[in-house]
Amino acid sequence: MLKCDFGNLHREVELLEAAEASVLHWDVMDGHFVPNLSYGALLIERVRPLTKMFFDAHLMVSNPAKYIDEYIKAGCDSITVHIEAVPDPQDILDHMKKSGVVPGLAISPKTPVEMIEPYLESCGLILVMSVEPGFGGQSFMESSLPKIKQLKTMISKETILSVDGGIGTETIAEAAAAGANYFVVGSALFSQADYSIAVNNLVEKAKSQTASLT
Ligand SMILES: O=C(CO)[C@@H](O)[C@H](O)COP(=O)(O)O
Repeated sequence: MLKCDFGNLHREVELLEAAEASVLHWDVMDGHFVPNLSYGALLIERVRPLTKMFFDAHLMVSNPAKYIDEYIKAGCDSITVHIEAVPDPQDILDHMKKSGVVPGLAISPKTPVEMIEPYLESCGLILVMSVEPGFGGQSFMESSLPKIKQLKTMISKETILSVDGGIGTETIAEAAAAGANYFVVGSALFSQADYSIAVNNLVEKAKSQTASLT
């Protein structure tokens, strides 16, 4: 949602729902863990009654444990924290699970997969960053593909494998072929006049690479 038209947020949500986008992905940035500042739980909580869509909060913040309950209370269905912000995320992942939220763990481009390996079984979602976190509109980093492939062999079938950053009609196919089954799209969607056509094109490209797209 980082790239949406915030002046028409309610309308954007309606258009995304009509386009059958399955998830609203909320990029929360604190100006500290990443150089950019976005929005927080208050905004998400206000949007929550407007739709039944799945809400996925991606916390690019330095101290997510301090704020996690605000995002649970706001009605997020999944919450993702960064391994670089929480080197031992076991407690926060367990807390999310106990609270009925899908626990997610994100990994930035320079971080090796081994850093998250001990926590994979505690996660319902793994998010591979394919750009440096902080800004939309960056180019997809091909170096994320071997990480996606590696993680695919390490996680259960039920665990969502997500990729985030620079996803468009070309790169979604590459990420799907590598094993991702959840795709965060900012610029390539919000730059389009018709979200339904855009979502459909992206889904078709992803499906062309995998028979098991979820
Ligand atoms: O988390 C991030 C950036 O930190 C992403 O969610 C991007 O905001 C996706 O935007 P595009 O790369 O698709 O423009």
